[in-house]
Amino acid sequence: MLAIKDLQVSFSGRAVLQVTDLKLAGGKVHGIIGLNGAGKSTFFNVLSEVVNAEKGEIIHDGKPLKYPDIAYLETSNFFYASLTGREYLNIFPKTNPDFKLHVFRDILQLPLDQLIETYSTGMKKKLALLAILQQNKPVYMLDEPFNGLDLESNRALEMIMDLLRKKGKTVLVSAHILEPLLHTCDQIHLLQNGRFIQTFEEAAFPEIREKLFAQLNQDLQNKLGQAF
Ligand SMILES: Nc1ncnc2c1ncn2[C@@H]1O[C@H](COP(=O)(O)OP(=O)(O)OP(=O)(O)O)[C@@H](O)[C@H]1O
Repeated sequence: MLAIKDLQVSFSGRAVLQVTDLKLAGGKVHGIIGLNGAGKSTFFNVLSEVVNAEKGEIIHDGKPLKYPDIAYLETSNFFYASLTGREYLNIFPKTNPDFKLHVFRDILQLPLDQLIETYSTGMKKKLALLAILQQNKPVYMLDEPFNGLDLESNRALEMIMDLLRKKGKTVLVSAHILEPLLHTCDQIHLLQNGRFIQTFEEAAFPEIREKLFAQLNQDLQNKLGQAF
């Protein structure tokens, strides 16, 4: 269980994330959905200690969550262009005994012996994904992992998340479009203007779209009203 209480993150005095009380059950896949700027990356960054919270606590199985507990796939990843994919993977610890690189390489169709500078955006994303999958961590956080992936890799990622859940991992996955989360998540948490406003169980997933668009339509109508 990941329990987050009274968490607040501010930039230049502006609160961009305020989480009063959020409990994420262990061994499940949790979707975090929100529009651009809702605070998804900030949420992941504060959980993984990349940014500091002003206040609050993040407890994982009774203890404060620490960076070594987390495998974090960030939205953008940094690569040394002059390395091959395989050399890049060797930078990271390999602590997952079940990880079979050749199987994932074939599924994701990655030319691991080519220089990373020859990779497409989607291929870089897949390489970063492999780097975290080869690590055995209790919590996996995937920030917009579907961005740039083709149909087949999308499906592969859905299956990978399913596998992580079966192994009892807690998976947090963000997206600003709903579709990929519907197939993979046990719960979807809606983040709006830095606050989690609602949690949807699987049976209620069809309602999310309506909820997202109700807010969006109102915002768009207000803005377009000013434009014309
Ligand atoms: N380093 C920073 N300095 C100042 N403001 C920031 C910083 N990082 C994020 N913000 C602000 O915090 C808010 C949340 O940003 P965040 O990147 O977490 O949103 P997001 O939901 O991940 O958005 P997107 O879907 O566009 O990636 C935004 O208003 C953003 O401008």
